[in-house]
Amino acid sequence: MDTAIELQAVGMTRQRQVVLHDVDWRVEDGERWVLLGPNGAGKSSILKVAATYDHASTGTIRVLGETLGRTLVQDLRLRLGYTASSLERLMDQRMSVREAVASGFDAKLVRFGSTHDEERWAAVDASLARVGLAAIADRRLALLSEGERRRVQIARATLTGPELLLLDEPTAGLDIAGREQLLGLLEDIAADPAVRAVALVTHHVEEIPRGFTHVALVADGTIVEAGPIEEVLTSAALSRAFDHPLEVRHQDGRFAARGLQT
Ligand SMILES: Nc1ncnc2c1ncn2[C@@H]1O[C@H](COP(=O)(O)OP(=O)(O)OP(=O)(O)O)[C@@H](O)[C@H]1O
Repeated sequence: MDTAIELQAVGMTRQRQVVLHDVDWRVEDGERWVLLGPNGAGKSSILKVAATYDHASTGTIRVLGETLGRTLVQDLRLRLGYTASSLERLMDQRMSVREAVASGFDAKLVRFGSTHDEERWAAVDASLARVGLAAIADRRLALLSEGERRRVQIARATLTGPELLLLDEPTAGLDIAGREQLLGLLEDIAADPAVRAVALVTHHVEEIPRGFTHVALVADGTIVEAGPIEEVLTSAALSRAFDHPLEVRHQDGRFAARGLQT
């Protein structure tokens, strides 16, 4: 089995603050990971360095067989799909939904260069239909609701059939129905054998889609526990990671957590 992501002793320091330290993480082909932990723990930073959109200060990062620092990131970005609010904010809000999704062809945040490639526009429309956005394909990004924005990002990230999908809080800001619809979409993605690996960041165990196999608990800038979801996602481990007494329940492939009285 090939390894999709490998982080060894990764550290990141920004403005003298330790954002990440001693991060070791290995994602094998076929695995679907959740990065779970409290606010400010370092989840987004871990995903961002794995997605090549930020640099580690120390350590080694291998993604899809390439060692970061020794490969052209733009080539690697074409092989992975990444969604994050930080990326979303950088997009030109005057772009239409179709244009924003098409920007995934060259993994850039501006309008896709070729405007006359019918086959590619057909792929954009298929991707939009998959996430239920066909009806608003010509609407400007600036006008979209939170739920629509999340869907645009998923459509963009999955446009070219990437080998690796890295999704940072894909269900953030959605209402319950919107969240459940998007989770259904993520369950389909998790079940797609063409996707070598998926990693998803969330604060909420309720937002773990069915079919996810592994969890990394992140706290204080590092991964404190990692492994198969059934083994690692226990009440005791979650309580340690969030520094609060929590109870986790598991039913029909989904999880729920609630605080315990102290
Ligand atoms: N460029 C930076 N400069 C200074 N501090 C940073 C920088 N990037 C991240 N941090 C800090 O590092 C910590 C980890 O941030 P990160 O966004 O990775 O956490 P997170 O677990 O994703 O948090 P949240 O769940 O709130 O989104 C935070 O305290 C954040 O303020």
